[in-house]
Amino acid sequence: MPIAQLPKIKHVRAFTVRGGGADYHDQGAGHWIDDHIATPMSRYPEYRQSRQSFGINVLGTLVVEIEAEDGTIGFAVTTGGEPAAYIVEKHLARFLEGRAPTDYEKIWDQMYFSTQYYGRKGLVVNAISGVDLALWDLLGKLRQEPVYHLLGGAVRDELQFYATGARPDIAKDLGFIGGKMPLHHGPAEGIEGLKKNIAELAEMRARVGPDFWLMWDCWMALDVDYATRLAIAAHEHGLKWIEEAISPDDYWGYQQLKRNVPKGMLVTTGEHEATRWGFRMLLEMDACDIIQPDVGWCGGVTELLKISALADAHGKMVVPHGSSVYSYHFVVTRHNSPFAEFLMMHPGPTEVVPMFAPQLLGEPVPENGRLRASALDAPGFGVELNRDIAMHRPYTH
Ligand SMILES: C[C@H](O)[C@H](O)[C@@H](O)[C@@H](O)C(=O)O
Ligand SMILES: [Mg+2]
Repeated sequence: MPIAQLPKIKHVRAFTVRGGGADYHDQGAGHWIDDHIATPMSRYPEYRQSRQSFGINVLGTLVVEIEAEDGTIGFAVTTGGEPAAYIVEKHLARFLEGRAPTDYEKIWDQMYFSTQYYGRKGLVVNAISGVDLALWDLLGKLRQEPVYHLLGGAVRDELQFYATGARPDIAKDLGFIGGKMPLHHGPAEGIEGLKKNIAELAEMRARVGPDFWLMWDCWMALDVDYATRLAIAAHEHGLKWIEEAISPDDYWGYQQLKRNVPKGMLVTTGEHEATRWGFRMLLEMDACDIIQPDVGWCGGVTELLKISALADAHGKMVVPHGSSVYSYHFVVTRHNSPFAEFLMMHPGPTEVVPMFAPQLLGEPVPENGRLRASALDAPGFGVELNRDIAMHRPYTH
């Protein structure tokens, strides 16, 4: 029987979009996600109250479109904005146009190694991730199959979620299995800040009862000493994990922290880590219990498959950071990803709203903290680009 030939890739385009969506920190005033959250910049009082004050939303969203010769379009949404759009149009597009969409391994390899002299992590790997996700979306649309089928199929019937937001008590009522709160005070706010952090945790524990998971997202804000003191003080309030406590470059610090935290408390990190080589450091150094790659930042699905296999061999869980459908299609196919994150993008956050609004149409959201695998049953990642929003194509090739 002759092998089916898919149409080749005709064109790659990159757009920017402002407001919300993939750049979930680009929210209006009063949103919980920008309310005095501890960051590495909190040591400067003028940048302490708001992350937008130091430029967390400066890049904005990147939309990548890949069009096949038959007119089918795959797309993906991630962060990186205009500089990432430049990299996609002026550098990465050449490794796709005229190629078969099934050649994602070779395409990834060429994108990564051609940019290695100025890339390796951060913005460049964001751009590579956006292209890779758009390619998987295209492949699914051409084959008329959801991406999770292409990744090996579901290993369970439904996804279950914990919620990230400032109101785990409301997340509990909404059916989530746990709540991850932002840490509000960093080391520069001294012992008073540390006491306020513990008081917030204690109050939340009183509201949610003894069994609901409570976690802290520390967004790289701490040092090993502060994180250790915080973890020890938090233990009596049943903190399940301490996330991204210190700089993602400080693998040695994570290794130490994992040894220092009370028995039973988990150390998690990785949302700002990238590629199999970055995660190899965390895994081989036994620097954490759960890795949390963001599929839109770590290299895309093609790379996440490798990261995940490595984690599996080390007996570690992979619970990807945010990323909505781009994570869900992956998580449902892996035994070592037993649950998923849902980032609460409602300002309160008191309601479940789509994470990537307004860019995505048809984005499934958890109901009662769960999502049936069958909710992902549509070609590609199962979402459409909202063509009513203003998209800007700053560069062409
Ligand atoms: C709430 C956190 O500070 C981040 O904004 C969040 O996006 C991220 O770190 C997460 O784990 O969801
Ligand atoms: Mg986090």
